[in-house]
Amino acid sequence: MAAMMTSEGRMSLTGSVMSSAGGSTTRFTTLSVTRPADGITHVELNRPDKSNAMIRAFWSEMVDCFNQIAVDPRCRVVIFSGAGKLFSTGIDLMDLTSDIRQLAGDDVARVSWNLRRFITMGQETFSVIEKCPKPVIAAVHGACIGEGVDLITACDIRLCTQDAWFQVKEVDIGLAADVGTLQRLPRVIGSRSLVSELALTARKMFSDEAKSCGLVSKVFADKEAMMAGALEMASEIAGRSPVAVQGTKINLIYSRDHSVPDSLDYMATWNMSMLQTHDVLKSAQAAMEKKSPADVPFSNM
Ligand SMILES: CCC/C=C/C=C/C(=O)SCCNC(=O)CCNC(=O)[C@H](O)C(C)(C)COP(=O)(O)OP(=O)(O)OC[C@H]1O[C@@H](n2cnc3c(N)ncnc32)[C@H](O)[C@@H]1OP(=O)(O)O
Repeated sequence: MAAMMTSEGRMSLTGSVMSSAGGSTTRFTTLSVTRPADGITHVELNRPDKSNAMIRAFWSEMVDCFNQIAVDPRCRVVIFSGAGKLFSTGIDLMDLTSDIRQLAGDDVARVSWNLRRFITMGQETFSVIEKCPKPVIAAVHGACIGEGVDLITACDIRLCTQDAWFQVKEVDIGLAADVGTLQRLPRVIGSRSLVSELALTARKMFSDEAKSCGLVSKVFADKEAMMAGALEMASEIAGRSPVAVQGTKINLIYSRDHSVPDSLDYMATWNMSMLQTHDVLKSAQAAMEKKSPADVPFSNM
């Protein structure tokens, strides 16, 4: 697959075409996938003229994209951002209404059955981020609304610009958020009172409050500074042992959802094989020689 420089000086994997480890290619219409540096994949929401509103094609493209990233040994870390003037306004409202109206089924059971499948497909759109062993850094500028919040709460690290704002908007469109925010946001920001307030009132939360409550870990002056910061952070992660990095992501998520004893047990079983990696010896030796992990050549995984 050809790599080329984009007009912005980035290394591109032929625009919105992504190649999996096996070499098959997928063309995305709602996502742009590029490789700005070795080991780093940049996934960008790419419907800027429609405020990156999420249509049905986006749901399946997210699943394909992250399933491919999961098995792409060249990718060690992902940056996720939005093209245009804002991150995302959430679900495409035109799509939502027509999808619900067109649900098949000739009685309530069958319609409900199909609606359940529709909702679980929506959930998988964002769960794939969490299931992908490569860490994902969300970089948010401007508005992040509805499904945008579902998306970023499934990411491992969240950064934003000073002008960013977040809104759990679903109650305003007559529904309880059903594709991840109500399940993940309480685990991200800790205060159930604040989560309830945001989800029940749909009020906007601006960047300063997002930082103080822990939704984001860093706030940057503007998008350019944020993307540079995201790239620097991604480079730090990509330079470290993929055995250590991916094991850390997987065990952090496991421990979020399980008791401490269960998580310790899982960890022990995980590391009984992973500790046998060459990366431990190489890293320990580098540390003794006062070298940075970035100077150690770790093979891809
Ligand atoms: C089982 C799954 C269930 C999932 C549920 C998910 C729920 C949610 O995501 S709830 C959130 C829904 N989103 C919204 O309510 C936000 C709607 N948008 C806005 O309020 C405004 O766009 C905003 C205030 C954020 C920005 O306003 P601005 O004037 O700056 O831009 P616009 O002119 O409104 O937008 C530019 C074009 O984008 C189109 N667009 C924006 N958001 C959506 C959207 N969510 N769905 C469809 N289209 C959207 C907008 O129509 C403009 O298009 P055009 O008129 O062709 O220029």
